[in-house]
Amino acid sequence: MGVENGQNGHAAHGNQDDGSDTAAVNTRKSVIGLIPVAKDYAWGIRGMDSRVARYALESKAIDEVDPDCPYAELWIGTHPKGPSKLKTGEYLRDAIGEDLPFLFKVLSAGKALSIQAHPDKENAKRLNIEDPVNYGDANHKPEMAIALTPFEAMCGFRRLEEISYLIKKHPEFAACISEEAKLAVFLAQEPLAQRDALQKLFSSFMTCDPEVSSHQLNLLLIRLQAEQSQLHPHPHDEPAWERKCARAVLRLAQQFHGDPGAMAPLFLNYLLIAPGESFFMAANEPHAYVAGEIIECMACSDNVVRAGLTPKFKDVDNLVNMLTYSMGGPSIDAGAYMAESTDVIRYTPPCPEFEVMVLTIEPGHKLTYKNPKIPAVLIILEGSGHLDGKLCRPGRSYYWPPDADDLEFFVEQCRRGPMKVAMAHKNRHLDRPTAVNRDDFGGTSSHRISVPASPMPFLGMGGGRSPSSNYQKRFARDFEENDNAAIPEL
Ligand SMILES: O=P(O)(O)OC[C@H]1O[C@@H](O)[C@@H](O)[C@@H](O)[C@@H]1O
Repeated sequence: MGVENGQNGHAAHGNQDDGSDTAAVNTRKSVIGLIPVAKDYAWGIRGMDSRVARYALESKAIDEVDPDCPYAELWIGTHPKGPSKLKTGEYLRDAIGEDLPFLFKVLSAGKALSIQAHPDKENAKRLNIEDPVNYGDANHKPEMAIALTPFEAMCGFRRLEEISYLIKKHPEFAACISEEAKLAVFLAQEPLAQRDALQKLFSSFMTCDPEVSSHQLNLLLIRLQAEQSQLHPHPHDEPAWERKCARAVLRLAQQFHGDPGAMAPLFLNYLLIAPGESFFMAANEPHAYVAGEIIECMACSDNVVRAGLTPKFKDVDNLVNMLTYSMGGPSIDAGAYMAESTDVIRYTPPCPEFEVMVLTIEPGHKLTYKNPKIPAVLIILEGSGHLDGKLCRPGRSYYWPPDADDLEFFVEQCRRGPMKVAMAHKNRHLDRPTAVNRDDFGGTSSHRISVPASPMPFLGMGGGRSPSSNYQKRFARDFEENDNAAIPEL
C-alpha cells in the first residue's frame, strides 16, 4: 500500500520554511531539500514567463531571473553535466552512493527544439566511442513527457499514405525528394517495403542540396502565406489537419529562417497533448517538441542526435541510419490511478529506469505516502502546502532517502487550490506500464485523412487513448483559431 489519505488532517510537525531536514526539530527522518541545475538553450522561454526560471529561483538553482535568458530545462538527478546538490551541501550522487538511473526534468519550450532522436544502448555505446565530445554518454535515453500546459510536439513519422498525399499536395516538398524515393513511397504496400520507402524519403530529404531545399522552402512559404492571407484561398473542404500542418510549417520557418527542417510537419505527426497527458518516446524515434511546458523523465543520458531546427551540432548520417522507420504517433497516456488512491496517478513507461507519480492534495486534505524504499526525488508543481510539516511552494524539490519515514502531505482548508507534486523513482510497475513502446506499425496518427489508409489499430494499454479523442477535440478549436489561446495548466 503506497498512500493513505483523509480530510481535515493536521500537519504533524513544525512549520519550517527552509527545505532542510527536519531531524533537528523532530525525530522523523524526512526529505532533504535539493538544488537542481537550470539550463538555458535557445528554445527556452525567456525570463519569469518560464516555469523553469520560476522553479529554479524558488529552489535556489539560480539567484535571480534574467528577463532575456531563455530558461529551457531544470535537471534533477546525478548526471555529470548537471548534478543536483542537497541543501546540506553534499552532491545527491554522494548521498545515494551511486548514480540515479534516471534524470528528471522540467522543460519550458518557447520555440521548437531540434528534429532529433535518442540512440538505443548499442548506438549510444558506438557514438560515445566514435565521438565522445558530442555523445558524452554510453547510455540510451528513452524518455517520457507529461504535459503541464497544452503541449505541441512532432512525434514519430506520419503514415506513408499521409506522406504520399502531402508529397502530391506540396510540389515544393516533392522537389526536395529524389524520384527513386518518391516512387518507393507511392508503390510500397507491405510493412517492410513501407519502412524502406520511408527511410529513402527521409534520407533523400535530409541530404537534399541545400540550395534546392532552401529555394523550394521559399516557394512553399510564399504559396502557403498567400493561401493564409486569402489571396489564393484554400478550398472550403480542406480538412483542419491540413491547415494546421501548413500553419506549423509557416511558424517553424519563422523561427528558423531558411531551415528546410521547417517542412518536418509534412512527414512527422503533429500532436497537441493536454495537461496531465503523457507520451513515451522510445529510442530511435524521431521527434521535435514545438511549444509548451512538460515534466520529463528519461534514462540518465544527454545523448541527442539532431538533424535540423537547431543551432546545435547536427549529425544527419547517424540519425538517418539509426531510426526504426515505424509509423504513427506515440500513444497518448493519461496515466493510471494507484490502486490505493485517486490522489496519485502513476505514469509508467516500458523501461526499467524510471516512473513518475503525480500527487494531488486538495485543500483540507492530507495524504500519507509510503516510502518506496528506493531513492526518489520530488518537485512541487503547483499549490502550497506542507510536507512533513515543512512549508512547500511550487518549484521546491527534494530527495527522499529510502530509509526515511513515510511522507505526510497536508494542504490547509483555506488554500484556493490543490498542491500538485511530481515524484520520480526507479520503475516498480514495469509489468504494468501505462505508456506503451511503439515497436511496430500501429501507433496512432495525429488525425484521420481522407485518403485510403490501412487500419490504424491503437496500441493503448492502461489509461492510454488515441490523440484524436476527447482533449484533441476539446482543444483543437482554440489551437486552430488562435495559436496563443490561453493556456490552462495541469
Ligand atoms: O538538442 P535540443 O534541441 O536542445 O533538445 C534537447 C532536449 O530534447 C528533448 O526532446 C529531450 O530529450 C530533452 O531531454 C533534451 O534535453
